[in-house]
Amino acid sequence: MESQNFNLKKLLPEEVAVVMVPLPLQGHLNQLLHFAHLIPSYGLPVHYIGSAIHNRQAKLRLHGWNSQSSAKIHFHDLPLPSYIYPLPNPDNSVHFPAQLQPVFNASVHLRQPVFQLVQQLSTKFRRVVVIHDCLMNSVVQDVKDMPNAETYIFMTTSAFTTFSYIWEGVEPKPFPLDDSDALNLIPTNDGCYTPEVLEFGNNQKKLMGFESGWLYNTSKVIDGKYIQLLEKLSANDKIKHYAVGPLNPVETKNTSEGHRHKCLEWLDKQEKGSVIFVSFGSTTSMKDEQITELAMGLERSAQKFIWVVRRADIGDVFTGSSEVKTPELPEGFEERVKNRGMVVREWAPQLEILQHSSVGGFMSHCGWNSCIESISMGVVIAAWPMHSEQPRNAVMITDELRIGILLRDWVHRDEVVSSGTIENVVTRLMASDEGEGIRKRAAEVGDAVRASVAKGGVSRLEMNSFISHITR
Ligand SMILES: O=c1ccn([C@@H]2O[C@H](COP(=O)(O)OP(=O)(O)O[C@H]3O[C@H](CO)[C@@H](O)[C@H](O)[C@H]3O)[C@@H](O)[C@H]2O)c(=O)[nH]1
Repeated sequence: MESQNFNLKKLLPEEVAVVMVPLPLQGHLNQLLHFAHLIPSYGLPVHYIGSAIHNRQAKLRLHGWNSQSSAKIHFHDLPLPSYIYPLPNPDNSVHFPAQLQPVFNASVHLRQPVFQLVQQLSTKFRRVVVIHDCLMNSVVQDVKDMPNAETYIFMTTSAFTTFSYIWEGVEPKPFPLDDSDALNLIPTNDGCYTPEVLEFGNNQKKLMGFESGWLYNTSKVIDGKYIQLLEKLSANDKIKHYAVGPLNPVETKNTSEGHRHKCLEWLDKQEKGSVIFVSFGSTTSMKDEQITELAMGLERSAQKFIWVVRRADIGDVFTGSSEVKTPELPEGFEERVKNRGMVVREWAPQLEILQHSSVGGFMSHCGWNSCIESISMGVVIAAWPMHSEQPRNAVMITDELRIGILLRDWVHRDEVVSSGTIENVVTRLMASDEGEGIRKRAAEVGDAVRASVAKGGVSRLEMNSFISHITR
């Protein structure tokens, strides 16, 4: 995304420093990295905070997208205490991977170093703009007392889902909602979080209020109504809202760093729209029993598929380490499906897969990155939410945007999803008139969303007005 003409007011871009404070977790880090990548084209220097290992990997990824930007992003290796990268616990009755807790604990240690960095920058720049993850409010607390610094919260999920959380906490309700609204279908938080994570999230919420604005990795094309509702809710707070997404790079040619993954070569040989991509993000895993049902469901559906089978996210692009346990697939499965299915056991090039013309559907846990990536590529979703805000994102996909089918109802989250259900949903999505209708809608939504980040599009204009605001 290149900058468009916009009126510079008082400050020159180089007089404003932007500091990015991500939560050190794959699904969050990458969004702020994508955002960081856009800022240098407006002339503002960016200071990006991470651990040495995260920053090294981030530099590699940036290099693949746009070397000009990467040269203008200053990476600060802050002393993040080492923590064990989260391993989801498949037998945990609460669906949130309990081992994410160390990431939250570790992030708390960033408060002092972040303060020192901002303080130092504030003596050199006329304004310091701190953009931080929505779960890092506690880390930037000290910034509120600095006269030439301001903070912006970066929401790592949709405006629909953000609004749903904020609305729950508002009493009395300041205005009525439409009865037919998809928001009414949102399930409760039961089973979404461990008590510790819920408490961490609630504490972060309590520390909001001194920020100057909220940024969203979404587009008004799909989330405009909820951005408006959020604006209505915060009308007295002078908080500004900017929907600048989707931030995932739509041009993905260089992201796989040199070599093309074998699954892309395989996709080249398949028919247009014939393959369903099955992958559940970076923080989920399944019981062996569930893996067996999924394998049988895919086999019985007779559809083509790519299935990413990983136990956990330690084999991710940031840490580069390998995984602990390889899940067992039913005996003979890979041999039986070898002509129409491919199992990937390592980190898959998801964006490139979703962008491939042979991919016609995505079975997803509805992490927001996966949703927005799929939406921008016009790919329909079989929604299988697992934890956190995913059940809400699933409602957005299936009932608000109507570009997917719900595969597992949150009410039945403790039950193993049968191969019959999986077969049924995959077939409906990939090979029925119903699926065709959903696919048509998803293609239209995808076109509109991509146009929103192109020159003159609504997200590009939001980005321009954000830059204009912070250089006022
Ligand atoms: O083999 C893989 C697996 C994942 N990804 C990428 O990793 C990201 C995964 O993000 P997401 O789909 O959001 O899933 P999680 O990693 O589970 O994300 C966490 O963070 C999200 C953003 O806050 C939340 O929406 C989720 O609920 C939370 O689990 C996406 O960009 C994928 O493209 C790959 O490229 N290859």
